[in-house]
Amino acid sequence: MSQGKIVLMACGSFSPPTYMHLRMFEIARDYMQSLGMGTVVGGIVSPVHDAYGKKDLVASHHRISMLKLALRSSGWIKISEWETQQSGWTRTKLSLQYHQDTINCHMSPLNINTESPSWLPDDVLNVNSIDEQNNLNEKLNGNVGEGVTVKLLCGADLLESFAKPGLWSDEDLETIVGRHGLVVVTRAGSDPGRFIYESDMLYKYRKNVTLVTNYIANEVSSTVIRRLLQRGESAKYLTDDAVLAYIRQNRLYGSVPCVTEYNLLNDILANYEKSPQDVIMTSPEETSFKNILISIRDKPSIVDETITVKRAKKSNFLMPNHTDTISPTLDPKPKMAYIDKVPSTYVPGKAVKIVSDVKQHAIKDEKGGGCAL
Ligand SMILES: Nc1ncnc2c1ncn2[C@@H]1O[C@H](COP(=O)(O)OP(=O)(O)OP(=O)(O)O)[C@@H](O)[C@H]1O
Ligand SMILES: NC(=O)c1ccc[n+]([C@@H]2O[C@H](COP(=O)(O)O)[C@@H](O)[C@H]2O)c1
Repeated sequence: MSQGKIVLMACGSFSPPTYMHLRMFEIARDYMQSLGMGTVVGGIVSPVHDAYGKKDLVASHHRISMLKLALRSSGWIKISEWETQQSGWTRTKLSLQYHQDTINCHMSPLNINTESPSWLPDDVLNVNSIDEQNNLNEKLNGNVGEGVTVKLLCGADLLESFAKPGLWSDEDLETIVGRHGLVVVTRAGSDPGRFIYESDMLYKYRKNVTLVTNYIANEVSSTVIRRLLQRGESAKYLTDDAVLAYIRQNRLYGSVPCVTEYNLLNDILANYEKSPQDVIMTSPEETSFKNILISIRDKPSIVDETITVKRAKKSNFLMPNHTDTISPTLDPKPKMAYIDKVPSTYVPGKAVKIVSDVKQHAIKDEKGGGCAL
């Protein structure tokens, strides 16, 4: 039976966000829609307030920045900063209620001209045009209302935390499950079906609990990423490269900056969410620049990237000024490099190799005869 229009909301720390936090949304939406369980009109990630005080919970502005990077390509999952902006920690029941009430308020024709919060999923406002046949039938039968239901999307470990003494109040759980509903994604080592069976309250509302089997199991967690970073090991392919670059740049979770030239470039790119044309670099030498061409290489024989930066005429400093000189221009990502010094023998326009480490940046010309700085 269709449950009408649904927004999936995930609460949690997201310190840092992982690919699995994002996959959870995709898996749940596919499952619900393919079984005609409702129309998922959006997703919301609601990071918890700093006062939650969990171990390794970095400041909410960092967690929000990382979520923005991780979700920059999503067309339907938004980040709500509401919980982090409250004076202290908010119970999940209240957060679900707030988001549901606000969405339904914005859908009312009376509020059509009021400004929408940034976390409001785009399709919420187009919701009538994307109504599915299932919903229309249910509506005609009087089974579903006009409004949107915000459901709690979680992994099975969060469901199992319901049984921890003193963590959740019975009344809150009854409202969360009875009025909103749960969408639970399986996680290794958990048996959510049994957990529901063994809880009288969950069993009573089992129609409101959707269990989604994750057949493409991925046991990455924030803990795993933090551990790898603390040990100076690679966490690549467990979360977005831009998230990892952000972590290194801000020295979060005891991470240390890596030493490859690609990491240097990624760190720089992670700073730029705007289009290249919008970004003006601050530079002590903004006047009298000459173009020079730099090839960023991973291995000596392969040219991976070609970028253009500008060189100050009167000094040995190389700094990108405007990024509108980026080459190739078809690539949407801004590409730039910062190099402390160039050799005085450097000929503008000639390809160079950048070698970098934490303390110094060196530049070599094509024949390998450049000078280390
Ligand atoms: N691999 C996973 N499979 C299914 N659900 C997951 C997975 N990782 C996280 N989740 C879910 O994502 C939500 C947010 O969780 P949270 O921020 O606590 O992530 P976490 O990776 O479990 O964190 P930590 O490792 O710090 O405890 C929770 O509902 C959690 O159950
Ligand atoms: N009583 C409650 O409402 C209650 C209790 C425990 C955790 N939570 C929420 O569950 C999420 C748990 O996140 P973690 O898995 O990162 O601890 C957080 O968003 C937290 O606010 C809510």
